Amino acid sequence: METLQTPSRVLNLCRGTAETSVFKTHSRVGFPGTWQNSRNVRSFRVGRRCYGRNKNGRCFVCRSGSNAQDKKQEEGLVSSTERDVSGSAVGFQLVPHSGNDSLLETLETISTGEAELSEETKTREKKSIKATCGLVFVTSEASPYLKTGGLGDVCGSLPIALAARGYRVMVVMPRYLNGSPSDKKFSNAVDTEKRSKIYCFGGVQEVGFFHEYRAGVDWVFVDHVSFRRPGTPYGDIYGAFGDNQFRFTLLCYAACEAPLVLPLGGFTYGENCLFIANDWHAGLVPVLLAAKYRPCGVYKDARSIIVIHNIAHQGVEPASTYHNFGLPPGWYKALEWIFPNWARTHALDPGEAVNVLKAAIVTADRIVTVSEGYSWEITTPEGGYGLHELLSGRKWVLTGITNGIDTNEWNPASDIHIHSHYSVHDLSGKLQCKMALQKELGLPIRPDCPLIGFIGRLDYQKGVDIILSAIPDLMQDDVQFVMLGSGEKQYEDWMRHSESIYIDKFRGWVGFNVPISHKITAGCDILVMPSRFEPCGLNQLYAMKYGTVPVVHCTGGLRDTVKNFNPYANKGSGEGTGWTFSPLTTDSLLATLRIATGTYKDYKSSWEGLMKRGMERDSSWDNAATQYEEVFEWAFIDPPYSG
Ligand SMILES: Nc1ncnc2c1ncn2[C@@H]1O[C@H](COP(=O)(O)OP(=O)(O)O[C@H]2O[C@H](CO)[C@@H](O)[C@H](O)[C@H]2O)[C@@H](O)[C@H]1O
Repeated sequence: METLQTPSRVLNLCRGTAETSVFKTHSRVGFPGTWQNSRNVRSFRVGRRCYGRNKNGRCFVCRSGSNAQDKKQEEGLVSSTERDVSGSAVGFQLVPHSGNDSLLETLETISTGEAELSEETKTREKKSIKATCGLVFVTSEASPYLKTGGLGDVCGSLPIALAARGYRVMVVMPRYLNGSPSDKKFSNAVDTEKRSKIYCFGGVQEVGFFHEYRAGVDWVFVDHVSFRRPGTPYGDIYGAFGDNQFRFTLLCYAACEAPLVLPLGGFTYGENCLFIANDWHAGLVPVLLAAKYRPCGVYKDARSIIVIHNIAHQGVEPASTYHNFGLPPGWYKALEWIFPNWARTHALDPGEAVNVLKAAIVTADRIVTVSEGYSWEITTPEGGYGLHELLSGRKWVLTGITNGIDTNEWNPASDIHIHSHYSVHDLSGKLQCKMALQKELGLPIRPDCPLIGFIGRLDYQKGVDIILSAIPDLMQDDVQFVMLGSGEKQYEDWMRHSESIYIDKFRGWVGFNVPISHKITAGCDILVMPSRFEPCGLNQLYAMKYGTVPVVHCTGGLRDTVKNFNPYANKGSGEGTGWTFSPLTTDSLLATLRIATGTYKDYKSSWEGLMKRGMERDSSWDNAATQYEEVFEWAFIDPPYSG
């Protein structure tokens, strides 16, 4: 494991001054507060809100109306979230509790992590984390504001599920404006008029913050000129943007500032936060907490979790760009990355680089991946993309939690994008959806012909090359095949070309189109996913919810979520929700697809069983959110990472 040098103190911060941020902010940011000392508690009053430390130096936050209430706080009252009429959290109220349930006592237990925690203590901890700790998701995308893949789905729905469970939740992402109609998605967000100055890349950058309160979550959009340009969040027709390191560095700094400077619903989130950084774009957050904020006495009790949705993307740049991050020189080791010999460009290439995801793995308090299977795969040389040793060394803080799905958006009984609604109790609408899809795509309308679908990025991960090599054989069978995706040009061209060869059987929709993705999910009989690796995979979850039977490569989250069909189990009534195949070869894909289409044609009742078991499977966020809550608790048991 990496050892990191203790960083030097970079900025002197006067504790208890009007501003807790380590970066200068514009007007109306500071707290017109005063420090107060009393018997066991040192507190900082801002209007009716009180930030404080107890005798052991632990942080707390509460809202009080009078000195009498402050006294009650000392006497052992806990705080709970106070909400305005719209349900937005506007602060914390003191509420009475029984003798043992002291907030301060609980926080002490968390911080010292001393004795074995009893079940009762754990329950109390859970309550206190909810009441005192804001969750701050940091992400490069979140649906419906902007989505290019599964990261957007997860960051659009998990925060809502956690807010519904009582947390105060903020999501911080860029305010992308690309001059297309999608800009309208940000139109409900209002300018908070807060500005933060960020020192990085050898200069100073000013970012703004827009805010929308929706579904119980504070959605915060970071505004900067570099987020306003044509293309996707990551690139345009010419490829990836050359300044992505800069853009996502800004996002991370802004996300660290947001809880300190934005009075959302009237009150800032304050220092006692749990940051949930998603993928490399947000990976600098745990590093900034440890290298810049904690040495200045800010975020001392905050914790961070890095969630790995896809380890293949790590934010690697030449070592010479280290100074761009604005980090103290002593922290280079955290980001240092040496390419293996085989990956170097020439014999004299020392392979020296900086790697943001690697730094997040080193400095975050906990690591989460999006399925249990993938959490193991990334500790192997085959699945770890060079980070397996590091991850193996931190196995005890690594947890796999399978994603849930947004059952409001993905529900065949209410989906706004599909032709007919249906449910597990009445499947008739599914056939209507199939025929409507065939009609819309100009395929022969044949309810009896197995319709196979694929949705996803056209790239190496998704195994599109395996589909490509299977199609000539598969097209000899009585099947139809539809593909929706965008990505590598060679595959887009191949899809267009295949349409002209297999006129009555193949359709390829090049592009990113959410309504069409819903129509394909509802209209197909089979969804194929020959992914080389798949951290979780959402399309198979959507497919099962829509009675579309998945045929997937047996890897990562696909293996965890698709149960192989066994017609003989349960006294002949069958079990399983689809097929998993291995190895990942054209032959094995073809053989499995033929078993699936054969079952579809010749064993109608088995097929119905497959559909219904998939539809009844619980994919809601509830299960995953419970597991995330557990990880939140664990994150507070150990002291935060400090280098
Ligand atoms: N052309 C298109 N038009 C419309 N919609 C399209 C589309 N192409 C893809 N989508 C949608 O984008 C999402 C992609 O989900 P995946 O699970 O395949 O995620 P992805 O590989 O992007 O993300 C990573 O993160 C997620 C979330 O953790 C993991 O599930 C996954 O394994 C990991 O690789 C789905 O909602 C899908 O319908």
